[in-house]
Amino acid sequence: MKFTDQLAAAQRGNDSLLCVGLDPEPGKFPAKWKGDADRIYDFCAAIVDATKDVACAFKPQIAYFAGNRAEDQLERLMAHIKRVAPSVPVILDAKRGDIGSTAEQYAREAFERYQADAVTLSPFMGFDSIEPWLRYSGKGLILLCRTSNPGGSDLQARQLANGDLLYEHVAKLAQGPWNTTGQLGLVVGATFPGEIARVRELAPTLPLLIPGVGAQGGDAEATVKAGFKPGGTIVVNSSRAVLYASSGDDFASAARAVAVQTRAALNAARSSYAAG
Ligand SMILES: O=C(O)c1cc(=O)[nH]c(=O)n1[C@@H]1O[C@H](COP(=O)(O)O)[C@@H](O)[C@H]1O
Repeated sequence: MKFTDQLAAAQRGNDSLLCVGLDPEPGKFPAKWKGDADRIYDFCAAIVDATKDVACAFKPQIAYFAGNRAEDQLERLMAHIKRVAPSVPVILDAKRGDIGSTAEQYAREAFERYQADAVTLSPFMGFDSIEPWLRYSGKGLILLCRTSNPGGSDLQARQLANGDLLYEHVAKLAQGPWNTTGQLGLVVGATFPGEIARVRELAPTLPLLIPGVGAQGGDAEATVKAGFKPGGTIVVNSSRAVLYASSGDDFASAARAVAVQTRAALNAARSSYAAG
């Protein structure tokens, strides 16, 4: 099934716009596992089990696994998600971008080794760095556009000779000439609702991955208002606020409670939008 169809089905099935980000930091694990990188799989699997009927996607961030020499645990986690939540797509957050021959290897890593349904990519190296990924038909390719961090403005808000800001240009390319196969989406930070609205205007049909609610302070309601449109969905990611809702043995039930609360806030904003 295509990523966009999987996502639409999961959003309907779990009545959710919430993506649960899997950014495991052993130093923040509950006391019984604290500091133990061998428990990354156990921790993330418990979060998946507790939120699999609340999330429309999961987003493991590859650095948290690679940095802890835990790629094998990421493979096991991907297999676990496919087993217990087969209808919830997985976005591998890898932010890759490189020349074609290297991009081919990165694409093998994401889609063959880890079996991801979608991946985050940097568009900075241009279309030929995206092309190898397009050969994996139906997989989602989500390009960084207007990122959530303050330094995102350093380059993304620069004005080009044609008057567009760089992130606006990326949005236009992704909606238009680069989207030869319909696989592209865009990353826009929840910390910049004005820019989310502008990206939605320029890219009316692309799925927007919107990180930055929760720990980075982005507002759920403003995010939905700016980004959600019928025919143009959003996937709103929260990682730390869900994962580390409690540092006790109740961490999984606490994560679930925050996920349920966040889903409700997003849904309330979506219904008020639909009501006009
Ligand atoms: O591509 C991303 O997911 C991403 C893009 C962006 O602009 N900002 C951003 O925070 N992210 C990722 O989204 C997650 C945010 O985590 P929390 O701030 O803990 O919710 C991290 O995994 C980041 O790497």
